[in-house]
Amino acid sequence: MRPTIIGIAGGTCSGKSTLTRALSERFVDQTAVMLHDNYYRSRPDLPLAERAALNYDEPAAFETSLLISHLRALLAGECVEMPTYDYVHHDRAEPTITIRPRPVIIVEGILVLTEQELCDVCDIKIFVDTDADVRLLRRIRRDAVERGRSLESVERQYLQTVKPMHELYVEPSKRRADIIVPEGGSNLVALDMLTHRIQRIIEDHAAPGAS
Ligand SMILES: Nc1ncnc2c1ncn2[C@@H]1O[C@H](COP(=O)(O)OP(=O)(O)O)[C@@H](O)[C@H]1O
Ligand SMILES: Nc1ccn([C@@H]2O[C@H](COP(=O)(O)O)[C@@H](O)[C@H]2O)c(=O)n1
Repeated sequence: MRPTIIGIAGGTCSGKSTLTRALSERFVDQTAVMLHDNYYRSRPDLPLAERAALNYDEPAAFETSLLISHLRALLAGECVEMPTYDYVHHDRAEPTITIRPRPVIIVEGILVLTEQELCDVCDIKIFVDTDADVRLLRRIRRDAVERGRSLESVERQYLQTVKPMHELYVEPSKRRADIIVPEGGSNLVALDMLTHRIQRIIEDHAAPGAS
């Protein structure tokens, strides 16, 4: 039986990863997680300072065609080597992660529902909706602690690219969602409903037609 692909989109720091983690930890052996961020284009031709100034919030920043081909391979029952990404150096990292086909594949990223072809491959489309001020506060802390950024760089990037691209690409993609989840992984009602749905998908996968 073909795996079910769940797309989880939403603005930066909306809680996508928290929701993805909460769901995948409940079904460790039955889910695979594909991160669109891992498919950011590599620009080794540019020095670090120029890579830092690129727009990472528009569709062109991602090698989405590679992600889609990996998702199609997983649907066909094949393993794939997912790239990894280094936000400190703004570049693809050395290791890849072997992803095995599972009954449920979660694909997460800011533009997962923006990219028509990627959106089309998702069976269930989720948009995590969190107020911009909350997301910005989270991002300032997250980028300083986890991504080696200064307050000035977060401020500059947010105003120059993150905010305008959010308004242009991310926010309108909410209309494509089947489910809108306010606050992501801390929304226990949504988490419970999605958990039940995934449970059913996994049961159907184990015994097609039984439920
Ligand atoms: N409900 C929440 N309350 C407080 N902090 C949160 C909450 N959800 C996420 N965070 C924090 O916000 C940051 C971004 O969350 P994350 O789930 O990684 O968002 P995204 O994947 O959408 O960028 C992380 O540091 C995370 O710990
Ligand atoms: N070199 C990079 C690449 C991406 N970003 C930012 O990451 C954000 C997406 O990740 P989330 O976990 O926040 O969804 C996106 O808004 C990019 O601006 C970056 O800062 N540097």
